[in-house]
Amino acid sequence: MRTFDYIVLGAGSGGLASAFRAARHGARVALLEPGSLGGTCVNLGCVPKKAMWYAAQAAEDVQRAREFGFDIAPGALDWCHFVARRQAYIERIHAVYRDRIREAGIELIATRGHLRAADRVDAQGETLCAPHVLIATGGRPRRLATPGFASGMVSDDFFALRECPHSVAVIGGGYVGCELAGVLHALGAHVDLYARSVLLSHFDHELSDALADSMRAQGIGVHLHAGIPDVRREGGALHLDQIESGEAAPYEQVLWALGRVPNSDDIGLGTVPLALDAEGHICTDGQQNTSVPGVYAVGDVTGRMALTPVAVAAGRRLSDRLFGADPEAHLDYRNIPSVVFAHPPLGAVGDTEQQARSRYGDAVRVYRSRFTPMVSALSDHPQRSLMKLVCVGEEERVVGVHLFGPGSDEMLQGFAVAVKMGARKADLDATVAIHPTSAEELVLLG
Ligand SMILES: Cc1cc2nc3c(=O)[nH]c(=O)nc-3n(C[C@H](O)[C@H](O)[C@H](O)COP(=O)(O)OP(=O)(O)OC[C@H]3O[C@@H](n4cnc5c(N)ncnc54)[C@H](O)[C@@H]3O)c2cc1C
Ligand SMILES: NC(=O)c1ccc[n+]([C@@H]2O[C@H](COP(=O)([O-])OP(=O)(O)OC[C@H]3O[C@@H](n4cnc5c(N)ncnc54)[C@H](O)[C@@H]3O)[C@@H](O)[C@H]2O)c1
Repeated sequence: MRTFDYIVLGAGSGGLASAFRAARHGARVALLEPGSLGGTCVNLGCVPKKAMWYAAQAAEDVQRAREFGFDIAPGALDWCHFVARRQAYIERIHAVYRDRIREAGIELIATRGHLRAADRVDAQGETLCAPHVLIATGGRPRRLATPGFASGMVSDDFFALRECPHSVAVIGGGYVGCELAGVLHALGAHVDLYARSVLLSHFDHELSDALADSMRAQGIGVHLHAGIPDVRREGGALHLDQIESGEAAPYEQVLWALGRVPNSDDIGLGTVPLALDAEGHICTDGQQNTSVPGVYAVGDVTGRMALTPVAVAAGRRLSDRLFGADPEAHLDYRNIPSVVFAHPPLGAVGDTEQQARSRYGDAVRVYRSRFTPMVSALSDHPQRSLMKLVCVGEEERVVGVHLFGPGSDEMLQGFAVAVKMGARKADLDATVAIHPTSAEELVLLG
C-alpha cells in the first residue's frame, strides 16, 4: 500500500488544478486518470469546440470579405486538414501537462480509481491511502433509450467527424446544441435545431429570443417546444418520427445535445456511500466537502455550474484550504460569467431580468440597446446585437450584464469584474466610451 497526502480521481480541469496547487503547497499527490490528460475540456469540450468555432468564424469572414469586394472564390473547409491542426494543438497541451506533472513531483497513475474507504482508493489492484481524497471525475453526454438513439451522435462523436455532414438535426437547445448548430451551419451543413422549450432556457429570455431570430435569419431551422423524436434509418438517411421535421429532413446525421450525466456510477460508491442528488451528482457544501469527511468533490460531477473555470477555481481553493493554511478558502459561486460560443456569441453574468424581477420586484430597472454593429452593417445581411444591464435599487447596482452579438465573448470578462466589485450604473456612465466599438453601448445606455 502506498501512502500520499492527497489522492485525486480525474485529471480534467478540476483534478489537475487541485493537484498542481496541492503539490505547490508541498503535498504528496497521486493523480489517477484512465483517459487523456485535460479531461473533457481539452479533449472533447472547450478546446476542440473553440477550434471548430474559429474555423466557422473564418468561413463567415471569407463570405464577408467577398461582400466587401475581395476577389476570393468560395471554398469548403478541408475538415481533415483542420482536425489535424486541432489535434496537434491538443497534443501540445498534453505535453505541457505531462511536463508540469513531472516537475511538480505528482505521481500520475494511468488508471481508473475506485473508493474502498474514505481514505483508500483502489487503482487497478493497488491500494493507495491518503487522508484527503478528491473526486473530480466529470461527466459524459446524456444518452437516452429511445428508438434509434444510437443512429445519432453525441458531442464526443462530433469531434471524431472527418467531413462536414450535408444535413444535421441537432436535438437540444442548450450550450452544446446552440454552439454546434452554429458551427455546422457556418461550415456548410443544412441544420435544423429542435429544443424542448426555448433556446438556452437559463439565460435572459430576450437574449435567447434574439439568438433564435438570428439563427433563423442565417438559415438554421429553429423548432422550439419540440419533443424527443424516435430516429429511423431508411436508405442511408435518418428520419425523425413523431415531430414535424424541418426543411433539411431526412438528415445525414442527428446530433443529440441533451445535457450530461455525472461520472459517479463507477467510482466505488457501493463501499463509500456519498450523498448524491436525484441526477447522480455528488452533493457538496460550500467548501466542496461531500457527506463523508475527508472526501471532496469539484467540477461537473457535483453539478454546480459545469464550466472549466469553475472546476479549476473550486479545485485550487480546496487545495489552498487543505494544504495552504487558508482555512477560509472556498469558491464563491455567485456572479460567474459564461459565454455561449454561438454565431454570434452570447454572454451573461449575474441575474437575468426574470430572476431580478422575481427577487427584487419593482426595484429593478433594465437598460437595453439593440443596434447593428458596424462590421455587420457593412455586410449584405446585417444582424442586430442586444445588450442589457439589469440594475437594482435607487443606487442602480448592476446585478446582471447580458450581451449578444459579435465580440460579446471577449467583452464580458471586464464587465464581470465590475459586477463582482458591486458597480453601479453611474460607474459605467462615468466611464468614457471607446469608439467605434460595440462595447461602448454599455457605457452609453440612456
Ligand atoms: C462540447 C463541450 C464544450 C464545452 N465548452 C466549454 C467552454 O467553452 N467553456 C467552459 O468553461 N466549459 C465548457 N465545457 C464544460 C467543461 O468541459 C467542463 O465543465 C469541464 O471539463 C469539467 O471539468 P471536470 O474536471 O469536472 O471534469 P472533466 O474535465 O470531465 O474531467 C474528468 C476526468 O476524470 C476522469 N475519470 C472519470 N472517472 C474516473 C475514475 N473513476 N478515476 C479516475 N479518473 C476518472 C475522466 O477520464 C476525465 O478525464 C464544455 C463541455 C462540452 C461537453
Ligand atoms: N461555452 C461554454 O461554456 C459551454 C459549452 C458547452 C457546454 N458547457 C457546459 O456543459 C454543460 C452541458 O452542456 P449541454 O448543452 O450538454 O447541456 P445543457 O444543460 O446546456 O442543455 C441540455 C439541453 O437538453 C435539453 N434536454 C435535456 N434532457 C432532455 C430530454 N430528456 N428531452 C428533451 N430535451 C432534453 C435541455 O432542455 C437543454 O436544452 C452546460 O450546462 C455547460 O455548463 C459550457
